[in-house]
Amino acid sequence: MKKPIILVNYKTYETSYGKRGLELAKTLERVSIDTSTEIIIAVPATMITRISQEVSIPVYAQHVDGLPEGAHTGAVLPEHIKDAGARGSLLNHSERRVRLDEMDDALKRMKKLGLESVVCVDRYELVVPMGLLYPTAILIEPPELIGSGVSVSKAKPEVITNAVKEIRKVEGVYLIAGAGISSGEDVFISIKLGSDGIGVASAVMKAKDPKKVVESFVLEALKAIDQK
Ligand SMILES: O=C[C@H](O)COP(=O)(O)O
Repeated sequence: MKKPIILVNYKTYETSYGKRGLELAKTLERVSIDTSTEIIIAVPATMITRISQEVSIPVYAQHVDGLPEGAHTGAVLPEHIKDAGARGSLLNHSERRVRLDEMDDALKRMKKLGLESVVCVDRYELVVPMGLLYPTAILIEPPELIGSGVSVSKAKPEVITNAVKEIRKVEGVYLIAGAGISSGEDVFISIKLGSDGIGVASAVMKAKDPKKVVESFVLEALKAIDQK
């Protein structure tokens, strides 16, 4: 992972799959190349292979199960996403919670497979406990702001500042902030407050011009990093 971290979670929006999902990935790859910044995309499991074969930016799954290989119908295992071409996965997103034991099992297998991991938490008090499982990054998102267009940066900046204080207790784990991020200013504030990057979904997945949106995010992120 390279700073600033711009993580776009496709979720299951109508632009998350098929030709539109692939075209969006190519657009985000273009922005990544033009601005020399890394943009990570978390895509539906069925799109991992199709997209990872077409773009050079990191493609993540949105979830993995920490279950063993065997009789677990419908599970998505770390081995599956690795084989599909994923670089990593989100874990424990507020829309897809994971039991702590399964998260620990998943993370251990992901590390063995060389997969990156972004563990989601909904409060700063969990940054250290989850950080001590040593994922690649922690993504903090107040669930009540997700999809609202009201950003954590503006509505709850203390969530970011408290999480930044906490992540400093866990060496080598990045902190990403998300929920309601919808403008370059939201990105600038988040990174100025100390996050290593942002997580975003609706502002990009529902945008008429996602290229313009993400370009503004990247430019503000780079400006914030320069001013740190
Ligand atoms: O993973 C992304 C978060 O759930 C934020 O979603 P949002 O940007 O639509 O608020």
